[in-house]
Amino acid sequence: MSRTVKLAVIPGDGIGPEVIAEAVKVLDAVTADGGLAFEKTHFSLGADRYLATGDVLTDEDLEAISTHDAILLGAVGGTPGDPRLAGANIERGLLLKLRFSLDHYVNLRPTTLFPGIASPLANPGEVDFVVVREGTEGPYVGNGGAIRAGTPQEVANEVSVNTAYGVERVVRYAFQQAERRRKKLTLVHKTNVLTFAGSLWKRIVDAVAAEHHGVTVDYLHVDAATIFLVTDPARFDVIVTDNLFGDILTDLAAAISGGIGLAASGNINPAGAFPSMFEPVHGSAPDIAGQQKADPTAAILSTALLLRHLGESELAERVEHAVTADLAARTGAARTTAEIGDAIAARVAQN
Ligand SMILES: NC(=O)c1ccc[n+]([C@@H]2O[C@H](COP(=O)([O-])OP(=O)(O)OC[C@H]3O[C@@H](n4cnc5c(N)ncnc54)[C@H](O)[C@@H]3O)[C@@H](O)[C@H]2O)c1
Ligand SMILES: CC(C)[C@H](C(=O)O)[C@@H](O)C(=O)O
Ligand SMILES: [Mg+2]
Repeated sequence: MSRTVKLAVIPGDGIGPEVIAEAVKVLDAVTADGGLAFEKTHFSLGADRYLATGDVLTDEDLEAISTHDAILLGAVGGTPGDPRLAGANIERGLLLKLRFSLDHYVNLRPTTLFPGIASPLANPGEVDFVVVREGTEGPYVGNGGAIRAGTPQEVANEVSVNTAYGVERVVRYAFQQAERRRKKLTLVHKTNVLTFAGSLWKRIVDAVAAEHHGVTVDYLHVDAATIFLVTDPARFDVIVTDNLFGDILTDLAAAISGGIGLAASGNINPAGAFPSMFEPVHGSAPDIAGQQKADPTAAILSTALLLRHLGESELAERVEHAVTADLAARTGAARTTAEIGDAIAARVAQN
């Protein structure tokens, strides 16, 4: 009996449609035998839609997306500073609205240095860790405002919200990941300065650690964590951290492990109350959009995370093996986005 999964596809802006075309190509290849079928609905959302209609994400859009089993997203956001988008805030009104409305409290961002991939680090060692970034709280909640805006006396606030409920659930998820991996968890925060939020995170990690005696727990201030990500990334297994620190650390993690074009992510609602969303860590890359220069590997690896989330581990592994083989065979010769997608899809069809 074949299983049908309803997939909402949001290609988005810039290189989003280019990399999503390749991700869908690979999904089609890995499901070609018919055991699993994706019923796809395309949603045209992002800067172009806003410029054409003035809408970013309507209640109807959100409702329609919510009826799907999972979401695949490319990237959203126009060229930073484009005056035509000044009133839109696509990132907040679209991407964050999806993450918040669909309660994607786990932002899962694995980092692996694949065989054959050059790291800018001289001696990277084994790079294989996962960042569990909190996805619905922190400074991202929009709890802020400005007074005397536009005057020399302007005061702007952006309050970081951390709830015991929100921190505990993501910390529990991170410990579960550590149990399945090398049993090491590092909390990254800034407890020496952000004392209220930091204390809450630390106390919750300590309390949950008491239920996981097999997991070694470590703590790093976020500034020191950036040092160790560059000097000794092998020390990391699972990093759990807040929304903003996780955003910054995962671009750095991508940079040390072969580049942002390889970094995949999942915005996960673990209990499945809402559809989870899978996307590359990178953005819409306006500087290379429309030129077939983008590496679609991050989007393709995001489909592996999607398949694993759906319980289709065997299919996820086939995608990962095809990507691993493609990366190992890279010669340095330039390939278009579609050529990379074709090569990986062909390998998937053979494995
Ligand atoms: N998830 C998302 O939708 C998401 C994530 C990050 C940024 N953004 C948005 O994207 C826009 C551009 O942001 P940015 O320039 O800060 O970050 P970016 O990730 O889009 O680009 C940073 C650099 O990485 C390169 N790059 C990105 N993806 C690549 C790929 N697949 N292959 C090769 N090179 C790649 C770009 O060319 C650029 O030089 C902004 O509007 C931003 O808000 C969206
Ligand atoms: C575009 C932006 C809202 C987003 C974030 O900060 O989460 C992006 O940088 C990411 O890493 O997914
Ligand atoms: Mg980011």
